[in-house]
Amino acid sequence: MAAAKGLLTVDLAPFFIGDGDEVTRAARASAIETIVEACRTYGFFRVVNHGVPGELVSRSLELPAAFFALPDEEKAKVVADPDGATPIPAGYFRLPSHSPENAEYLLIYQPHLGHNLYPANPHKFREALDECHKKLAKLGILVQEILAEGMGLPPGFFQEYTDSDSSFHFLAALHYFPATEEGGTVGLSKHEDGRALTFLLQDNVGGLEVLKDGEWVPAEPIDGTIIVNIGDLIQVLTNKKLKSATHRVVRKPGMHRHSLVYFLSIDADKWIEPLPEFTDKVSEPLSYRGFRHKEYAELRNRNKFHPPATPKEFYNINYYAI
Ligand SMILES: O=C(O)CCC(=O)C(=O)O
Ligand SMILES: [Fe+2]
Repeated sequence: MAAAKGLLTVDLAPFFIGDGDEVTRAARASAIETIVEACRTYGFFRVVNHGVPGELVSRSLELPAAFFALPDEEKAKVVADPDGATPIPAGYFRLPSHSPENAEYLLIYQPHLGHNLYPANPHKFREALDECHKKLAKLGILVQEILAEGMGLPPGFFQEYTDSDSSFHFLAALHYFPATEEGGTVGLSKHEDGRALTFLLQDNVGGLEVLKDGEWVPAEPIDGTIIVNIGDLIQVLTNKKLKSATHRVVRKPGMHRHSLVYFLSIDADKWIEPLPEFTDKVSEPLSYRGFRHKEYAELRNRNKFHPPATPKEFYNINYYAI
């Protein structure tokens, strides 16, 4: 474990060793403690030895970058029907020109659900991204187990919420255009992630920043690491014990940036409210009223797909705050 530019780095190697001896168990306990502490304070941390091979990470960033460099008519071939079966359409999307954010992305849901549109070019795009999905899903399970143990919840607790085909976990391959004088530097405006957990792979350009005690802390690229953060749904379940931190992406002049983000979500029909373990059982007041996950997901979609949203129309988790 080491502090690098604000975000803690946690070594997950001890979790990949079979039963493990006393030393391994102690290393696991220490990693769990560090992760929970990072989630209580920052809401963000990094992991190394996470089980996603470095060469797969490289391919999974390079292939989308090659796709985004294709002419618009090629990219248009993977634009999905907006009324499809998923909460956000799979496939390619370019943010509208009046949006302050200057990025394009391609969404990929869990491969077995059959929702995806894959570009035929570059070759082997699908193979790499589907493999990445699987590896990140495994890492997702591990992080859920770490958080359950660290928060005093039973094993498998979070998977009761997340392990369903109606959770719509997805990968977003993102391309941010270089900053320009007229277009400014906003890549993604400040926001909190609306799902359960987020896992981020990025190229070496940088630009992701996390708000901590009123200051923007850079979450810079470090080879071999994956950045993990808590989303709103875990913040609500834990009654704000774990933090869904505000973050943003700042674009740099002359630099195209690529990232790959895995959003681990929760079954659309699940009822989300602070758990008794963090409220009644410890005599703490509820920070949020309960809601159905799909209702919140729909509110969040309005922010994205019906811009321009005035600040008043912008929905985030405070909508349910008590
Ligand atoms: O591209 C990044 O570094 C972060 C993306 C992000 O915050 C998001 O998609 O919610
Ligand atoms: Fe985000």
